[in-house]
Parts: sequence; structure tokens; C-alpha cells
Amino acid sequence: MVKKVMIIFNPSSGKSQSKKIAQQVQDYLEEQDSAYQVKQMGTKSETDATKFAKEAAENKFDLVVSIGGDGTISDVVSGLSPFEHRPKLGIIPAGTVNNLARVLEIPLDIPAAIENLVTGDLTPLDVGQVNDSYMISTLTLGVLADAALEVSQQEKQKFGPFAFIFKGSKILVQHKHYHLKIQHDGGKWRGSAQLLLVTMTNSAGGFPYLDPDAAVDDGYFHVFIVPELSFIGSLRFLPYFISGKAKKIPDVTYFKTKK
Ligand SMILES: Nc1ncnc2c1ncn2[C@@H]1O[C@H](COP(=O)(O)OP(=O)(O)OP(=O)(O)O)[C@@H](O)[C@H]1O
Repeated sequence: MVKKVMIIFNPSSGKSQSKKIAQQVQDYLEEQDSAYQVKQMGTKSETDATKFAKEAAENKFDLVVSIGGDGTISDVVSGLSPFEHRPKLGIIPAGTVNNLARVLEIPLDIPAAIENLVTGDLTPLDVGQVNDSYMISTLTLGVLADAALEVSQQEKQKFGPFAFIFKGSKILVQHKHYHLKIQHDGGKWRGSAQLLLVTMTNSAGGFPYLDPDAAVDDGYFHVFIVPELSFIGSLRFLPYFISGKAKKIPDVTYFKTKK
């Protein structure tokens, strides 16, 4: 029986190797089994991966392989999520940080990740819905989001997750606050904060120590609210991050919620 595979690659991800990797994936799959019928789709704009994934779901593909980073996976998942028949998702970590691939313990070595498409086990993955969009990894408001906007692709390639820390420290000095009203399973939170971080996993931005109790399939949004964040204060946070106790940072509000 034919196994329909769509490879969605983002040529702007990571070190821009994804087109070449797409061909390697196709060659590998065709070598494994002549039943694989492979279609390669390269993104030309930010909306393409979602559009291609939607097309794969509509046409009952068996597997969609995302080649890129978390941004590309998120775009692909947004295209697949609304459908009842969803192709399986394969991930080749060709982005810069590859947070989700690290969480899922997908090999970061490309040939090993390609082999993993055939030999790896299927894992359920929580997908969060935000209005009409979907999230698979992290949603953030405040310092980190502002830093992400300021970090160029070249800086990400050169410094990895540390690029966000450099920019974030500069932005911290501006002391921008957001007034938030959050309704969650356990009640309401209302106040002013410099950082809101919502994760679906135990990790954000490639830092794996955020919340050791969180799992990719626990069905929860994990919410961290940081009211005040000074440069010196954030240095004080480091030991908490390193020891997996971010929830215990003084003044940080943490809760988990299903909606
Ligand atoms: N052809 C394109 N040109 C520019 N941007 C694109 C193109 N195709 C997709 N994008 C956008 O590029 C963004 C970043 O891609 P992605 O996250 O895969 O790479 P990355 O930033 O290098 O990796 P990571 O998220 O792991 O750090 C995506 O959100 C996507 O919408």
C-alpha cells in the first residue's frame, strides 16, 4: 500500500541546509520502502508551512515531515490540528535552537534524525489553542518576546539561546510592564508583570530546566508570571533555573491549567 509523505522544509531555518536535508529524507525513505510516495514542499513565506500541512491532511497523507526549527513545526501543527484525520508528524531538527526536538529526545544529528523517522516510536504531543492559532512549545509576552523580535537570524545562528539573553538584558533596563487578567482552572490572576511565559513542555528556548514536572502530553499549559525583573534580579534567578526550581523563584507566580 502506498504511504504518502509530505516533506515541508523551511529554507530560512537554522543554517539553511533544509533543502539538501529534504532530498536526504526522500532518498532514505525510498531506499527503505518502495511504497513511500514522497512530495517535497519548500516554504517561500511565513504562511506556507501551515498551508502545505493543511493540504496534506485534506489529501489523507500518512506522514508529514517538518524540516526546520520550532517555528516551522508550529506552522505545520497549525495546519494539521483542525483535522480529525491527521497525518503522523516527523521532525528533523534543522532550526537554530530546536527546543521541541530536544524535549522529545529526537537526535540532533541529522542522519540519526532521518533514521528515527522510520525506527522511532510515536509520541503523543499536547497542542495548545490560542484563538485560531496553535502552540506546541512556548508562548511569551514581555521581555523574551521583545528579545525574540530583536534577535536576527544571524545572531541566533552565532549565539544560539544566549542571543536571547543578551537582547533580553538590554530590554530589561526599559522596565516595560503589562497589565494582565488571567482566568485559569484555579481562579483568577490580575496584576502587572514584566514577563509571562506559557510552556507546553519542561523547556523553553533550549533551556531544559524550567519545570521538571511538566510533560509533553500532560494536557496542561504551564504558566509563569514574573512581576518584576531587574538585571541583577535575573542573575539571582539563575541557580533556580539550573536546579529546575523556576517555580520556586521568590515573587514568581506559577500555575498549571487546562485552559
Ligand atoms: N521562506 C521563508 N523565508 C523567511 N521566513 C520563513 C520562510 N519560511 C518560513 N519562514 C518563517 O521562519 C520562521 C523561523 O523558522 P524556524 O523556527 O523553523 O527556524 P529557526 O528560527 O532557525 O529555528 P528555532 O525555532 O529552532 O530556533 C518560522 O516561524 C516561519 O514562519
